[in-house]
Amino acid sequence: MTSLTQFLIEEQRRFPQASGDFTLLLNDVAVACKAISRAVRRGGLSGVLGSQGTENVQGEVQVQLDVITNEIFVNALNWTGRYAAMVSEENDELIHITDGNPKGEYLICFDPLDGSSNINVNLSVGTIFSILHCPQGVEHPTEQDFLQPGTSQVAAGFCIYGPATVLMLTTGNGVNAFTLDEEIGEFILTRPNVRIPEDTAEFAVNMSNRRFWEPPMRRYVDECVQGKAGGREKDFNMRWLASMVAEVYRVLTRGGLFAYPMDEKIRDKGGRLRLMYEANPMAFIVEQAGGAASTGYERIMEIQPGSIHQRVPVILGSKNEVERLAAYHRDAN
Ligand SMILES: O=P(O)(O)OC[C@H]1O[C@](O)(COP(=O)(O)O)[C@@H](O)[C@@H]1O
Ligand SMILES: [Mg+2]
Ligand SMILES: [Mg+2]
Repeated sequence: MTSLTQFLIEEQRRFPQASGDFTLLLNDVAVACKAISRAVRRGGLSGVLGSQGTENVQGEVQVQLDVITNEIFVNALNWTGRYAAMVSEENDELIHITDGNPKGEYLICFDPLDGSSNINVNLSVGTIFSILHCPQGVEHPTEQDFLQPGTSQVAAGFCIYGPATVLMLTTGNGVNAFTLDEEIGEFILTRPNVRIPEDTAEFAVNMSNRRFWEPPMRRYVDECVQGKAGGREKDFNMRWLASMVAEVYRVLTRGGLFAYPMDEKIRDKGGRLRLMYEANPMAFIVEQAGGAASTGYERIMEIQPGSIHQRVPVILGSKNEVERLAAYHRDAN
């Protein structure tokens, strides 16, 4: 049996000059995920399932747990000297470490509760995070310091609160999954070296947006739906949970293609999903597991961010299907 703590210490040993701060930072993130898991699991018992009656910076209605889980994440990390600043899907501005607390050398981007529209219907939700280096010599990080492409991520992960709570983590050396053993309060390595099959016969997309999609996306999905009767040599199955963490977890388990593509009604926003809190961390994990992640036009991790709340189209999963769809985008131009 290998616990997350043991795993992280073993990883740290590969870098003899490491200070240990990175290990401790990931440990704090794991503690935040355990606390969020507990808050989510209490469901209606804590009377916090309703809407908050407010909107976040993205203009989306916040549910009470969006706000509560955001606070849990911030508080779990704030005491440490291991991060310099954070940005959250739920906060307009940067979150700085409280004055007087020591400052660390990492920047953190996070979505405290992904798929939160599912909370009231008791389906899987999760927390997504991405860790970057704070540029050297920067005392007071600004938004500009966060605007690094996904290829600069030091680590990324997500924790899914489903039938089991599972933490999926990459530090750029493959992907490993840890299941929370609630009896002993530890994440235990349950899926070492997660790999995504290169081929798949399953896709996930919100079909109600079909009429707003660009032609390459319509072509791809129409062919899947036609199955053997069309140009593809197989029948496809479809899933849509409206919870990216659950969707990506499925892709990391049995393959598949997940897409929230560009569509006409969200074009002025740039897309649906957020680059820094959703697209980049998931792209890093998926690539590290042998899959691919693209906007249709470019590799997600190579996008130079223009702002912390930037949105982008996302197509990720089994490599051969993502490449096929990217080729359709090239053909269309
Ligand atoms: O409701 P739609 O349009 O299908 O969108 C679903 C998508 O929105 C998200 O819920 C966005 O994340 P948040 O819940 O953090 O805002 C994704 O998890 C999911 O893929
Ligand atoms: Mg989200
Ligand atoms: Mg969210």
